[in-house]
Amino acid sequence: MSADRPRAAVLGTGAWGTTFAAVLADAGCPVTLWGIADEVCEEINTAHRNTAYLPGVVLPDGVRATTDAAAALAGAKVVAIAIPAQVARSAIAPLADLLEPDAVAASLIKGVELTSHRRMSEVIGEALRLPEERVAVVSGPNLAREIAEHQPTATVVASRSAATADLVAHACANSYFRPYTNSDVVGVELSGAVKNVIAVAVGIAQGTGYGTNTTATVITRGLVEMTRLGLALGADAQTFAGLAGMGDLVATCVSPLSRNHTLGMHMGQGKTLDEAIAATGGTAEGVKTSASVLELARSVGVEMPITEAVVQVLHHGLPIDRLPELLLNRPRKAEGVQATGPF
Ligand SMILES: NC(=O)c1ccc[n+]([C@@H]2O[C@H](COP(=O)([O-])OP(=O)(O)OC[C@H]3O[C@@H](n4cnc5c(N)ncnc54)[C@H](O)[C@@H]3O)[C@@H](O)[C@H]2O)c1
Ligand SMILES: O=P(O)(O)OC[C@H](O)CO
Repeated sequence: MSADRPRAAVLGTGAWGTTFAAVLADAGCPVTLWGIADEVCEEINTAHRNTAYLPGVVLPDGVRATTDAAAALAGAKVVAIAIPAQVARSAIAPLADLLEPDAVAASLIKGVELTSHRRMSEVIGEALRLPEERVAVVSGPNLAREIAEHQPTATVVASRSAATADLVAHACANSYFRPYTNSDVVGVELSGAVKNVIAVAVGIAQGTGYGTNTTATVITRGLVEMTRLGLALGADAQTFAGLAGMGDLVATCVSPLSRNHTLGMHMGQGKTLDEAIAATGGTAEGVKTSASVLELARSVGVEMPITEAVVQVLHHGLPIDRLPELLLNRPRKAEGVQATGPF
């Protein structure tokens, strides 16, 4: 614990919001969670647990929760946001006037908004009326459950402002959570969004019964897709080889804790999308973000065949047994990220 850490608020009392509040508290930040469910806040305050999202986990005493946004945001210099991507804008916009004048926002969200194709730091900046210098993104191989158990991990805190990235990194650095800073907001954020789509694809492959070669192929070519999209949108290629890129892609594609991977597995085993969503529990951002990422990629002329295949299966009823033909019967091409020609 450290006395010099900023007061923080976390918006969203799901698995990651609650875990990140525990990370901040363990770093020494006074922290208050804001949520919409009375019973969840009550359980956090009285039993130091959030059984619905983190069964068996005991939270630090310092984590408090409230449904009163003004109380949560009063005095908070760091405001972390862990609300599902497609509802984040409407959920936080009414809170804009409650932020302290010098507060910075940190997006914990891994998705791209449908229709607008905005990255979540853009959504947050617009909704809370903050300039990009006061917005950061936290993204990396960060499965909430493992972090809630204090298993060591690292992450990336990205912002256009080094001071903002440093403030958020300082707030969350503790004995089991190590943040690295990065100025490549676009790359870090796209990595977090696209890896969820690739994890759905890996899950589908594994649910179908395919083994490690197929998994490695989808992960590696997924990384190429992610990198190409990022380069087209101004990201730094190095970011995709780092924690937010390859690190999170691997974590999400191999872990049974990943909701995106789990949802894909259910689909591969024959469930419908609705059945798979119901069986997965929690937010699988890749379902909707697959569609927004594909539209974004088309708008900048980048082909993303794995993402396209996921969209076809999830949203257009493509039978899963058609996937090998769809992906493998494309014209052959050179391997590199920079390679031109058919993807
Ligand atoms: N769970 C993880 O391991 C993890 C790790 C890193 C990043 N993320 C990202 O964090 C984001 C949140 O994921 P999660 O795991 O916490 O999801 P979750 O499904 O566990 O919880 C979602 C939370 O959002 C709240 N919510 C929904 N609509 C709301 C609204 N309109 N207003 C206020 N709150 C609302 C719900 O009440 C719930 O508390 C996602 O973008 C996810 O990709 C998750
Ligand atoms: O459970 P998922 O699939 O949302 O993944 C959680 C985290 O994003 C992993 O870093």
